[in-house]
Amino acid sequence: RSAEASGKPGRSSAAVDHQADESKGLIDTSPPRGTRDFDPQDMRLRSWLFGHWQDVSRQCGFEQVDFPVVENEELFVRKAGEEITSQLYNFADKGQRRLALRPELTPSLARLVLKKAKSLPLPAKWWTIGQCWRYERMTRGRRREHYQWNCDIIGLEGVAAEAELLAAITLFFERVGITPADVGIKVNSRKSLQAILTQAGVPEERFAAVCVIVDKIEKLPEEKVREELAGIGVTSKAADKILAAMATRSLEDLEKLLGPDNKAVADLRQLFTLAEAYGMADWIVFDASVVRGLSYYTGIVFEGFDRQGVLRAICGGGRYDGLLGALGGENQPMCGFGFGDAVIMELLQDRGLLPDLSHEVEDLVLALDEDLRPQASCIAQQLRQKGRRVDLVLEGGRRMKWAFKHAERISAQRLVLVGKEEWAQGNVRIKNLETREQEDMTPTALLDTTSCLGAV
Ligand SMILES: OCc1cccc(Br)n1
Repeated sequence: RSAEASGKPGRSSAAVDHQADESKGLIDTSPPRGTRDFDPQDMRLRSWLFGHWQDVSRQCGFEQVDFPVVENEELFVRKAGEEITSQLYNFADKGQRRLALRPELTPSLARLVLKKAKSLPLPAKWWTIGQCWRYERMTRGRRREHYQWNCDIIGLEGVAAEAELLAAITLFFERVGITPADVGIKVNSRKSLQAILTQAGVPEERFAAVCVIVDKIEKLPEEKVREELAGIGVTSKAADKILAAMATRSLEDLEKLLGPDNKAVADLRQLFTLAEAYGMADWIVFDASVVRGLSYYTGIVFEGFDRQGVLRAICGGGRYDGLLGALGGENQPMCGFGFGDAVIMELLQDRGLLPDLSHEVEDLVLALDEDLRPQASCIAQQLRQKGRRVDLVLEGGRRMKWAFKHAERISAQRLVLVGKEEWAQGNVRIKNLETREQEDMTPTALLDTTSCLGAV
């Protein structure tokens, strides 16, 4: 609105707009549709989850990396009919550049590998946590953002890499109290589909699109899946073979179907052998119907699932040896997984495994008299410099009764009271809220320094 419109001569439009905003009343305090706020309690839980992801990544020798949440749109444009690219959160910026909020982290990781090229010693093990976005019509009211933990191994051909990824995932589950009775990890290889398509004379370039279609076998009626396969030129005979392979119940059956020299069977056998060696065999189960929905997987694929069958996939990943080539670079063997923050928190909630995290402060420092604020501030800061987590009561006029209640609320261990009488005798009063003991202590005894004595 301009000044003229409001009839107020000569006022800047900004002032007028502000006035207009005031008349508009309270802004919408909800975050944008499909997004979340994290208040302190939510943030403590999120930090707890991310802390476990970080610890496991480090324990398994991965190095942390990060990328912009905004990428050039072209990084995610793929022609295989995936949901993740059809729901791209894309836009043109003020320079008319085509950008997108990343829907996943793997293409960014691939871009960084390409950027580093020969300067990256291989194999490399990278991990990251990042917020990922999709623009889904809110008809289903689903979220438009989530945080994902990713671990990736670059430059390793054999299934030792996939085994290491599974080891990181199972280590995480164990850390948070989830057992193989709660959760399993279905493992398969897309190389079995590749063999069938080759046998059936389906052109190689159809492979990715076939995988994206058959990934929907659990969600769509078989007829629909067959229709979509026919839609990309897969004969019904080839479709029969694909669906038969996906229905095999064991590695032995798969071997009967594909022959003893099939790479998928060999990879899976080796992966199960390594799983035994890692002590994680109880977590891993062969499932020929798992293909995952991302077009770029080329070999082993896997997904974590809740054995009660209530929740959506907990995590997922696999080998993607052709992604660098698809981005115009030189291929490297690559594999990795993504692990979202939403389903795992639902599972932990359902299993009663969410920790009770309160705001933890060790010392609460209170000036019982406003004249002693300098002394209280000095003591608080010195305690912090000694590594204590210290909250200093900033508002005046607080009394002991309030301080005890507040200390309870923030689970403080000690109440450090700076009062006139004690200070006059060179003391501060320490109340240990765990042992209920109380003692008067000189600042020197409390701090191993005399610096606060002169604080005036
Ligand atoms: O896993 C698919 C996906 C991608 C981005 C954001 C969200 Br919520 N979900």
